[in-house]
Amino acid sequence: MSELNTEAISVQFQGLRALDSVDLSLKEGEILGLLGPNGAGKTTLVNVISGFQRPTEGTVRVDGKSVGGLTPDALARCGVARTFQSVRLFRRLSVLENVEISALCHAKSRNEARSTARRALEFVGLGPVARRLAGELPYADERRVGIARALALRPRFLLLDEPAAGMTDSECRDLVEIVRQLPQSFGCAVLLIEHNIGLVMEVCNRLHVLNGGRTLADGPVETVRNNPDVIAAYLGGA
Ligand SMILES: Nc1ncnc2c1ncn2[C@@H]1O[C@H](COP(=O)(O)OP(=O)(O)OP(=O)(O)O)[C@@H](O)[C@H]1O
Repeated sequence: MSELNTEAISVQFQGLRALDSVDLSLKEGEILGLLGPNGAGKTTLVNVISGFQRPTEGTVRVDGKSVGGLTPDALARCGVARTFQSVRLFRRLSVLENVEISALCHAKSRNEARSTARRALEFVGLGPVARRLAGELPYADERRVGIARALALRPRFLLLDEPAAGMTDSECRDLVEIVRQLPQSFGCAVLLIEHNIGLVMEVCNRLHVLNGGRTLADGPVETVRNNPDVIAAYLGGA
């Protein structure tokens, strides 16, 4: 079974220990929620896993093999892709071209990249606007392009950093369906950072909670949501 692991990952930013010995696993077919209050270290952990931040200590493994020190594009070729809180599209290119650029990572031809990009766009519901300029898209659609762009890398492990940020309730409901179908439709495991607890509870199989850079809890959704430490640190009455 395909698996991504972090082993004792620590990140020190000058005087701040943003992550302190974090062990996390993401297994084939699952949707894992990565939760924690602001500043808990969630994005830093995703940055480490995706090669944007070198850990001070610890190792990231894909299928048991260390991928420490690999660049983001090398990691993408190993099957690790991510989205960003800020999407940053090429606004003067079409929606399709924005996704096609990612697809070129694996594709042997422009045609193959185009069909991978089309499939990713259809999946996130943006097939009908593929020819539009990316700069003309409404905000929620920009965020969906961000997901399509990551999917075009054909990941086995997809890291979603707050995909629902700034979306309306109805846009969030559409997103729930997209995220839920990812493992089956694209064969990728999903690590989901999301402050929208309703969305997290609906789609995740398991939760990993960080607080102050350390793991506070890890386990099935129902167990973690009833954990008194988690309730005190983060969930409140959710
Ligand atoms: N490049 C950096 N240099 C210095 N400190 C940083 C850097 N990146 C993050 N931090 C700090 O590390 C801590 C963890 O930040 P991180 O963004 O990982 O938290 P988070 O859980 O993703 O928070 P949020 O939910 O607000 O996005 C914070 O205190 C943050 O200010």
